[in-house]
Amino acid sequence: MNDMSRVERAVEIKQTKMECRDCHVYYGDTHAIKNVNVDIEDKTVTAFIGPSGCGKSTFLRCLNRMNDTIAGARVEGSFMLDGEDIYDKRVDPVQLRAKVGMVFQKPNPFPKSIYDNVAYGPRIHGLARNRAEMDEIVEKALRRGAIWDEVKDRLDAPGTGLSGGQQQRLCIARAIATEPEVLLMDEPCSALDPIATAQVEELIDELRQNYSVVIVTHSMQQAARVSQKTAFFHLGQLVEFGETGQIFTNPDDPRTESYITGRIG
Ligand SMILES: Nc1ncnc2c1ncn2[C@@H]1O[C@H](COP(=O)(O)OP(=O)(O)OP(=O)(O)O)[C@@H](O)[C@H]1O
Repeated sequence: MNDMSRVERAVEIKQTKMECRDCHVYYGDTHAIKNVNVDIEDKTVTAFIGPSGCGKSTFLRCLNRMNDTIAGARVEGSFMLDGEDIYDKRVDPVQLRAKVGMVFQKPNPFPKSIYDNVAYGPRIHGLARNRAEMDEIVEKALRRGAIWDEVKDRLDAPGTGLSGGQQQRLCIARAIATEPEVLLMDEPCSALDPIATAQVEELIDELRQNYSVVIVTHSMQQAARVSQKTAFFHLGQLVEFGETGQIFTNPDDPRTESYITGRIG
């Protein structure tokens, strides 16, 4: 192997960002996640796919402790972010959610100006010392959210006045304003039209350069388009996890094959 190919191979190896082991989730008597083990790589888009009710959203919510907010939900197992246990008693869930941000199915801008939507998190976490620094943070997040050009002349207008696709990109900008390391997206395009979906998918591909992105999607085409890794869930179990290309062309498990060929789900 020459030096160049050694360098190229080294570049291909991604670091593990989150390591999840022996994970179980219960809602009362419902055992929603059953012994899931998965590594989420840095600077990679990981898609969670599977039939309705298989546990995709439940498992996604484990990654930033959003299940803590659901009465009756119980999470077991080990969830490490850069080697640190996110369920440790000393971890403040609010701080954790700044590091592991989330974008929801329906765009949910706050009833505030476009500027204040993005400045909200940085203000809470004291990331700016003055207005000039906050302006910089807001502009950078809106640029990374691929919406700056559309809103730069109306930062004081309400975020709720934007189109659905713009609102979702604003919510992505809001999530990345606190400089998260991981971005969780729960069906982020399900309320968007095809054009807005294409814009958000393009944005997800760009975000991968800086963040680890985990996306729940019902659309296998979307998973194939945006992700490098795919996890197939079925009845609360992680049936198969691997390179997206392999999962869609040559899955190991017959249940994965049935799902991607449309026979279950
Ligand atoms: N808040 C809750 N209380 C009780 N049970 C719940 C709750 N949320 C989810 N469940 C149950 O947990 C299981 C997994 O649900 P989850 O929403 O994680 O699946 P999903 O794969 O994301 O589904 P969908 O694709 O339909 O959104 C289902 O049986 C569901 O009914």
